[in-house]
Amino acid sequence: MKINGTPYRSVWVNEKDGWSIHIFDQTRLPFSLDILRLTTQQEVAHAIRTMQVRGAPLIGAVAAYGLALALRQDASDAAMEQNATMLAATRPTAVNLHWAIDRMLNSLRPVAPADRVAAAYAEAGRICNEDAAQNEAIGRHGLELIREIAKNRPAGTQINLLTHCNAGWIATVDWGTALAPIYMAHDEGLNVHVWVDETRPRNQGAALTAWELGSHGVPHTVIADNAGGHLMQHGKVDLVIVGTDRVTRTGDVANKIGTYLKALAAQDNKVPFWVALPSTTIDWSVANGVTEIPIEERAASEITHVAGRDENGKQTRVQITPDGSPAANPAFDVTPARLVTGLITERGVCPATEEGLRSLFPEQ
Ligand SMILES: CSC[C@H]1O[C@H](OP(=O)(O)O)[C@H](O)[C@@H]1O
Repeated sequence: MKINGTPYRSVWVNEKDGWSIHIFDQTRLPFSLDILRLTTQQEVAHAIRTMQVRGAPLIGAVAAYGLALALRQDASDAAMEQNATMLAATRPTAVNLHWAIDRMLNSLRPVAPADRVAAAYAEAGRICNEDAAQNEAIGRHGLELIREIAKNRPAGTQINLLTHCNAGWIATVDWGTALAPIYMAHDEGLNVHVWVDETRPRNQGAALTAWELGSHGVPHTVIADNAGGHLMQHGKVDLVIVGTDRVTRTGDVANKIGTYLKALAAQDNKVPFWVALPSTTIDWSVANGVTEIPIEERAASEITHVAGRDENGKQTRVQITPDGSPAANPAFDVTPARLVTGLITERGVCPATEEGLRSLFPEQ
């Protein structure tokens, strides 16, 4: 996507040296656009753990380059396996991370150590190109859902969408998943407006989705996470569309904490609840998301403190809870398939069922 007219992806090889990796420091957005240069697998792991880089498909792509950086230091079998394991362990819920590392290992194991660095950069580059293409296709398929709503309305009527967390281009290599259809609808002139869940505790919606949509000129309104049900109850939401970190073969959806509650409100108010994902987010080995998907527990400090910019324009963090109050911070929840209207993938849309997914991915 473009920032001030300049096209960007969310990860790229530094053109000056041909090997270090550039990402945006997402903990500095929306107030500062800082590009981080990563030169070691340790720096990549730190960036993923601290969420300087985040978003299921993107952490997979960045971890793939992290393995390429590791191979520059030591391309032996033992080091490659050890570094792959370390990178895969940086965050537990997004299956794309594990998929990307497995794909890199499967492509590199047969390669002679002396040739592994070049092969790793090539494979990581393919992962990035495929993600961008998949998300663009998700955009085209999701656009049809928005067009369908518009077709049944007087021309120009505002179409109100709600999204949770950030599943935009900055959460992927490019285009995004949940936001891709919205960008395409806006660009073709449909009158779309987005209710943006702030998405406590890290506020990916308030800080990242609002920044993305504002940068692209998409009308949006930031809301408290707890406001979504009220807006649906009052007919102000036509469609909920979110991203995901892992979808089971039966259609259960792991996504940012709070998604499940949004799905419950959507069902109660008969609002379509769609989930956008590339096939790299499907975990075919898992049937029951609630019992089998590992939910990341993050630091209590993400609950007790909030990041922002003070009145002097300085980025800071402030404490919002009493000293000594314990805090719990599950970072994801699982929405059962029965609450999901459908899945939007790069091969089209389908019901949130095993039959639906296998109709699109019969090779699995
Ligand atoms: C396109 S995947 C976006 C997905 O990832 C986010 O998690 P995090 O910000 O913790 O990396 C969130 O669950 C989004 O829906």
